Amino acid sequence: MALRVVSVLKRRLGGPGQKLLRSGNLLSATQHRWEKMPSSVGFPVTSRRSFSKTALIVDVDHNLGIATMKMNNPPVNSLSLELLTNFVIDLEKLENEKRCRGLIITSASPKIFSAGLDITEMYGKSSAHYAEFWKAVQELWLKLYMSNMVVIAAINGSSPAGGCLISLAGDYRIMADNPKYTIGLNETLLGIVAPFWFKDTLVNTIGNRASEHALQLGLLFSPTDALRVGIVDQVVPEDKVQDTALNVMSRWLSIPDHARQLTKTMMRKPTVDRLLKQREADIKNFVSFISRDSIQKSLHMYMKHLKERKE
Ligand SMILES: CCCCCCCC/C=C\C/C=C/C(=O)SCCNC(=O)CCNC(=O)[C@H](O)C(C)(C)COP(=O)(O)OP(=O)(O)OC[C@H]1O[C@@H](n2cnc3c(N)ncnc32)[C@H](O)[C@@H]1OP(=O)(O)O
Repeated sequence: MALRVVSVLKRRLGGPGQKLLRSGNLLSATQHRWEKMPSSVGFPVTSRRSFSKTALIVDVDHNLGIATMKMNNPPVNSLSLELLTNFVIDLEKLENEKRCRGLIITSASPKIFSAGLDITEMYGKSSAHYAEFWKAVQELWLKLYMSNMVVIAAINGSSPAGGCLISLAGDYRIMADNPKYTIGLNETLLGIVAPFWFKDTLVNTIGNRASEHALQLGLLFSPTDALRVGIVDQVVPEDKVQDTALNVMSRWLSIPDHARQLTKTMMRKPTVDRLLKQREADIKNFVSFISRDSIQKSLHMYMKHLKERKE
């Protein structure tokens, strides 16, 4: 199957996209190599590099120009300060790899894409810790939302709150068709409020009315409902998520990078600038909001409820 997908990738880049690239004199080293491949054979993986840190496994296929990043923070891929920090470091590395044009984000543990922000980072800690944590959350969103790479979320499990934000920060979302999985910004269910830039990212994806409805009720959508409302772009059988991501990637990579990147910047920069203009104030707001006794109590009760569900 992987070979078939690679053949599709080669065919795609040999088509109109390739012509566009040629006319703009924009062929990257990776694409040159693709062009030389005879179409009857699968693409041999001659250059593959992996780097794996605590909580993230990154695999870069230089021939395809695609990196796959698997969140690997058992049991639920909660976004701890450590995971957020490593995520940002690895994203920067990939961004600097000229030949890496696409990134697929997924989970190493099927069933949970990511449980969102690590709640234990948000209660019973110092103000300095909350500030550091929030800065890391901001940093990841800023880097991901404005990435020069094509970013595809291969959502192979549940994806509440911060997990949903990671998916929304990408360019395209493919979700596994399993009614047990849910996705959405469910902050209100925890007694907290989605920050304005989480909200903006959702509004940019599904529009104002649907966002207001989803945010006020803290809706967690099944894959079918997520597709209907537009939170995800495609729902596919569980075992087809990765291959579909590669296929979709080939379509996006057939567009000349500079044109696609400038378009992405044009669409997203106003949203990003809103946070950049008030980044420190946003950190202060978060620290003062999360430190409130009532909010600390809500988070504590929510964690207790999560644990009691199992008993
Ligand atoms: C005035 C305006 C001011 C603005 C201020 C802004 C403030 C906004 C602040 C923050 C925004 C918040 C964003 C978030 O992302 S909050 C996190 C939201 N996440 C969730 O609600 C998901 C909760 N988890 C689940 O629903 C489930 O765990 C699951 C569906 C992900 C997986 O279910 P299952 O496989 O059954 O696993 P368990 O429930 O048994 O969980 C295993 C284990 O993991 C712990 N855990 C789960 N989620 C989290 C988490 N997000 N953080 C930390 N720990 C988590 C769970 O408690 C279990 O622990 P154990 O009992 O010790 O094994």
